[in-house]
Amino acid sequence: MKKPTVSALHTDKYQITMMYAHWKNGSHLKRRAFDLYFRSLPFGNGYAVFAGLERVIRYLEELRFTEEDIAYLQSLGEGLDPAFFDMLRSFRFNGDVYAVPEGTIVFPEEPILRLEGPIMELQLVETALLNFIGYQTLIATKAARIRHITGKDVLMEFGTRRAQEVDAAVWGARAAYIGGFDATSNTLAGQQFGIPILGTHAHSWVQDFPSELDAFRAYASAFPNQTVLLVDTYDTLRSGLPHAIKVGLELKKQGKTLAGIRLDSGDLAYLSKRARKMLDEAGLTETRIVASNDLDETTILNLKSQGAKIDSWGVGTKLITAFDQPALGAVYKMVARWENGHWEPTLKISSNPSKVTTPGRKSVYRIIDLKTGKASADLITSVDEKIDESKPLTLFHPQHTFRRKKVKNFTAVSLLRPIFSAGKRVYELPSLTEIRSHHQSQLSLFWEEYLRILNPEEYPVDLSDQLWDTKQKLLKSIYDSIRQENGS
Ligand SMILES: Nc1ncnc2c1ncn2[C@@H]1O[C@H](COP(=O)(O)OP(=O)(O)OP(=O)(O)O)[C@@H](O)[C@H]1O
Ligand SMILES: O=P(O)(O)OC[C@H]1O[C@H](OP(=O)(O)OP(=O)(O)O)[C@H](O)[C@@H]1O
Ligand SMILES: O=C(O)c1cccnc1
Repeated sequence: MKKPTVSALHTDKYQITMMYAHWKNGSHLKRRAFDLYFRSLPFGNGYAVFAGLERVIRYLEELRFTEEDIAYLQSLGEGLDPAFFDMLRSFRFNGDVYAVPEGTIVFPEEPILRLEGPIMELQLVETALLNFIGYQTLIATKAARIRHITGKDVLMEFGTRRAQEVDAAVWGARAAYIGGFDATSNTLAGQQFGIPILGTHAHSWVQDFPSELDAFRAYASAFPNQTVLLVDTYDTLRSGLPHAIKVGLELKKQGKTLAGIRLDSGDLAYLSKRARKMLDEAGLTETRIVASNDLDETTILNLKSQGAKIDSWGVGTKLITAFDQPALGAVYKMVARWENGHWEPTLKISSNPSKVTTPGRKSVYRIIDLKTGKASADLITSVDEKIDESKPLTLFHPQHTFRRKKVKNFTAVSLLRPIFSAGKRVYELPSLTEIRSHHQSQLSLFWEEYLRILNPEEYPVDLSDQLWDTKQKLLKSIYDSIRQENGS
């Protein structure tokens, strides 16, 4: 048996404990529905970019317990019934999955995945799904913020050395590419996903030669058509740039172009302006300026406002570690139980009203104004509801219900697509290029006030009347029965 890329044991112990208890109880095959969503937007951004689905699909397709996994669980000596382990030997994912495609712009509270299937299976996968989607969505969103302020500049993901281990580096590079980066320095990500790989050279290259000029000449002779020289090893303006220009002119004599120089320390605005002037005065107008050094969207925006002459940005640590918000806080909540031949909505109450879950199996629609082509709101409905596009639609804020707006002349685009049906994949995986362009076309659906990186407007995500009523009725019936039990 082929070993799954991600082990079935990549889960929290309590999932396996619940699987066992359900199995003992005879309830492990009962059909349930769960929603996966997040409660608030990362980085103060106005939207998130969904990523992680490909990893989820591969995981669910390969999911099984190997003999080693079973031996490990048995070795815990918890006295579990041996027949449970026999059942695990034939364990497969048999559920239905609906998800938004990767690259889609998504908002808090809306289900980005809905799973339906035997409770035992849906419990097991919770942890891994949150793990994949939380991280990749964060990185894609951070990348989109950086892309938003860099226009057509070249963006290179440089974070592998600072990432939280291998998977984060590789899947993070992919997420950054979905969010709008052009390339990664990670060769494995290039091989695995076909992401363009780019890079320059390190300070050690320069240090390894008797002089900086020797180092630059040797590098240029190895890569005459793609030489980018790192100019800050000793002194950017007095040594690095003059040497790079000398080598650039030597390349020019051979009919070649010095592709670029890289600045990696000091005042990047000042140094890039000086570098541009020196390069231009030497006639090296086509030589691009690359910058790196602890960059993020804020630094880059500042550098741009100072008139920095930077064409290409290498961004590492702050992107790949989601430095300013290291967790998305996605959640996975049970929303319905199949009982007596029908789906019964269920919810979880919290003392924090915004954490009360919305019951039932749901669809998510993006309401697009046909006149402007822009998104007006997202509407969450019950799966059995139909939206009548020929009639005006009244939308209201689910918490501040007095906030209402009427939309006419719209189309309602369903966001969730069928991914698995009874454990079989029914979704054709798009190529990474298709995912990236899907993300770009998603951006064009939104007004700039939702896309700006500082204090964006809150995009409306509303509940249908039917769903809102179901939630209120269920809340009331739960409170009524608690009161009855307590005799109050
Ligand atoms: N003109 C500028 N305006 C705002 N921030 C800048 C400007 N120039 C550089 N920065 C940023 O300031 C920080 C400088 O960090 P730091 O002082 O640690 O680096 P350094 O001393 O220049 O280089 P090294 O990496 O060698 O330590 C980096 O995040 C860099 O991107
Ligand atoms: O700054 P980041 O956004 O993380 O980008 C990656 C950094 O990695 C390299 O630094 P290196 O490992 O040589 O260390 P340094 O910090 O001393 O430059 C490179 O020169 C960048 O500065
Ligand atoms: O290619 C580069 O310049 C590079 C790659 C990774 C990290 N820092 C720089």
